[in-house]
Amino acid sequence: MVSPRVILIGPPGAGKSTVGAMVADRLGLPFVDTDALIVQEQQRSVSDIFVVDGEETFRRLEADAARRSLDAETVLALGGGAPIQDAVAELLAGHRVLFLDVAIADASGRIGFDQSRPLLAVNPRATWSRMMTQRRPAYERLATWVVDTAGKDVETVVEEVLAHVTKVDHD
Ligand SMILES: Nc1ncnc2c1ncn2[C@@H]1O[C@H](COP(=O)(O)OP(=O)(O)O)[C@@H](O)[C@H]1O
Ligand SMILES: O=C(O)C1=C[C@@H](OP(=O)(O)O)[C@@H](O)[C@H](O)C1
Ligand SMILES: [Mg+2]
Repeated sequence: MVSPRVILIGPPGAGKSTVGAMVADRLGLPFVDTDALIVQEQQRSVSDIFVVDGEETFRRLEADAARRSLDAETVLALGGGAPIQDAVAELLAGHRVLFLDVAIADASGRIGFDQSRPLLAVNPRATWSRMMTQRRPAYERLATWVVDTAGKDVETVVEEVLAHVTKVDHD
């Protein structure tokens, strides 16, 4: 069965979109990011969907985007909340799922204060930390591998992900 070479999960600021694109490039595979897919198909931003239609609508679009992205050989990055939905979590069974871990000390510098992540628009650090406490058990349960990104630059994380993917390719 054809499936993504690796699926990246983790909280906002873990580096899923950035690292995923670079890993895909190095592997010569297409990169798919569920957020980017939604933005492209809906012709509006994630924030716009949250504000105008609400989170429930975004989650439905996200689950649908994830479902349609699982039967192609790509590198796939999910939005941070996607695997927290039971419907998406169930889809991940049997796939290579890599949890990019990060703590607030590193994440806060990465997520900044722009409005591109609607869930973090108010009190971003406190909100991120609360969300991560709730979500961590799901990320850990779903992951077949974890890469801790704390204190590592993007290139180092990319190399670690590539090393893992190459290893499991040969196992
Ligand atoms: N290991 C890292 N070190 C420093 N900055 C990073 C790292 N990983 C990602 N970033 C930066 O953090 C920001 C958020 O990364 P992004 O890939 O959008 O994360 P995610 O998709 O997990 O929310 C981007 O500006 C990115 O360049
Ligand atoms: O954690 C979340 O619930 C979300 C994370 C975002 O993606 P990133 O994790 O790529 O920032 C994006 O899907 C949306 O803003 C909701
Ligand atoms: Mg992202």
